[in-house]
Amino acid sequence: MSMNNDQLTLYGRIVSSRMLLGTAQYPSPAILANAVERSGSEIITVSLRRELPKGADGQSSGGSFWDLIQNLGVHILPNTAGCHTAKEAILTAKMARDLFKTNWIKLEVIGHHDSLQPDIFALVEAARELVADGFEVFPYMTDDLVLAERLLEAGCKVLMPWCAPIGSAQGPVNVHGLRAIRGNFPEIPMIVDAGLGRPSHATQVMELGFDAVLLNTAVAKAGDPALMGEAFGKATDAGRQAYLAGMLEPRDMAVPSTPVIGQAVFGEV
Ligand SMILES: CC(=O)[C@@H](O)[C@H](O)COP(=O)(O)O
Repeated sequence: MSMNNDQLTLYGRIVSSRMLLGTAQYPSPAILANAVERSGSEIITVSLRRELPKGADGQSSGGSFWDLIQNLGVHILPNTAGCHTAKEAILTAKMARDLFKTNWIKLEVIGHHDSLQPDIFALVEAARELVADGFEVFPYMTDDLVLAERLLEAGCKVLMPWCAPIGSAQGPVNVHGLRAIRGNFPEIPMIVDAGLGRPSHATQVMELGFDAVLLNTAVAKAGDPALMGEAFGKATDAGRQAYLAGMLEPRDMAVPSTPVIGQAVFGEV
């Protein structure tokens, strides 16, 4: 599904798929595994405070979850979902590093109860400390230009602006903001994280020139998560291809698509 000659480099790791998938809220571990496989995702994000999928017996699957994700053969991006302070996020990141044996961390520091909007001050503080400690930080952030600058100064080499609140499925609510952040930092790998509800939302943000998308709820809560994972994978690739192909800008006036000079030819000449 992915275009092999159009790879993405994130902290030195090269991937072909531009869709990163979350692992929470699936009806079962088997369905999660199918969704990951059919989406083509090569990176999944896992929370230490995750909500455990139910096993076949309807009970929490516990340790089998860890076996399952390791068997998927994908790269793991641990996250600090559920943390509300820099201190808590830093501690969680360190525990994740020990558990998953990776320096990667998706840094979430939630600041607002209703919108789950990140606490941008604590985010920068935590990012600075984690980078100094050797982490490669993927910060979940709002689409704010000054925040982007501060996170880059703190040592982040990848940015993850939201497109809407986590789990809201609203899709890009501030296209202007996304365009601005993309345009101001053209060399920085940027992954749109959270709030995607439909495959067309993934296409839309990839058409804006973002490097990848990260989503969870829209796949996990779909009627058929594996099928939806595949749909998002294709939609992400379609948006990327359109971006690379170069799209027409909308025009105010009609422009004929067939020639207006010469004569129509009917019958024999
Ligand atoms: C899984 C994750 O890391 C979160 O950032 C979030 O859950 C993704 O957002 P959606 O669930 O809205 O796709």
